Amino acid sequence: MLELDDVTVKVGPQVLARNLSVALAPGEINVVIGPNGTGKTSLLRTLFGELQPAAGQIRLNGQAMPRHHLGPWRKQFGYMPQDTGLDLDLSVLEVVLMGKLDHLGMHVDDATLMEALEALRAVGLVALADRAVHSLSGGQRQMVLFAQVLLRAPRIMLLDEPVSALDLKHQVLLLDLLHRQTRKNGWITVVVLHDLNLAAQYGDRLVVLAHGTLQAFGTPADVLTAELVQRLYGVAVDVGHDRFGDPHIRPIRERSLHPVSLQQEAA
Ligand SMILES: Nc1ncnc2c1ncn2[C@@H]1O[C@H](COP(=O)(O)OP(=O)(O)OP(=O)(O)O)[C@@H](O)[C@H]1O
Repeated sequence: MLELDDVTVKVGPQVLARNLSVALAPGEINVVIGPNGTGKTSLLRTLFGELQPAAGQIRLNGQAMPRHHLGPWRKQFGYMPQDTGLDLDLSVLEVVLMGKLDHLGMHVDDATLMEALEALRAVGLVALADRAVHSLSGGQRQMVLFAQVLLRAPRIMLLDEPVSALDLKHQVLLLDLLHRQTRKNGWITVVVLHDLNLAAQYGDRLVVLAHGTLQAFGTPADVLTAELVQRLYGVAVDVGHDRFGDPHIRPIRERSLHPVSLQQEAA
């Protein structure tokens, strides 16, 4: 279990997270949702040890996160941050291999090379292995970074908006793969998504944040009510259910009278 126990995170006077307490189980996908600027990235950075809790504790299987010498703690994580430009003068394969940087010496052994190519095959990019990464599209770069964290074979997977640049096919490919590997390897997976319908489909649990505080934690069916979405985002929605019983969110859009008045003017 990855546990946050009354965790508060501050940078200077700014409180990024306040009194967070949740326990995240292996083999499950936890989707973090909430409005912009509400502390989702800060939560991931805190779990990775990039931000230190000002109060409270983080524990993995009962072991507290150390305050210093975070190398061994971080080795257990695969972290795919938001918006890494990848303007690097490296090949796609080299970027994927960076996932194993802390294990590699001057020489890359054949087994690691095969694993890296397998990760690229899994995301459908093996044909681009030798291409310069800066020459890829935004979506392709996102898939390369996903292949990089797959290669790390972590115990805990942190992904910050991993599908923000992906088309529908690649969103499903990445999230299906994440789901399969989370189940198979018993990963504790924490993923930030803005799309509430993807969150409902792929989340075993939702971690709902607003203003750095936990608003709800539970299954999509329990958490995703019209009332919560309205309160969180200030948007009225209809909540239905898809064929598998997962909640389906549909915003009630503004119905403009504009085209009618244009017709009237034209008449
Ligand atoms: N290093 C920092 N120093 C000061 N304030 C910060 C720092 N990092 C984040 N913040 C502030 O903390 C708040 C939460 O930021 P965070 O990036 O965690 O939000 P988010 O929920 O991931 O947002 P988004 O959905 O827009 O990506 C924001 O108001 C942000 O400006």
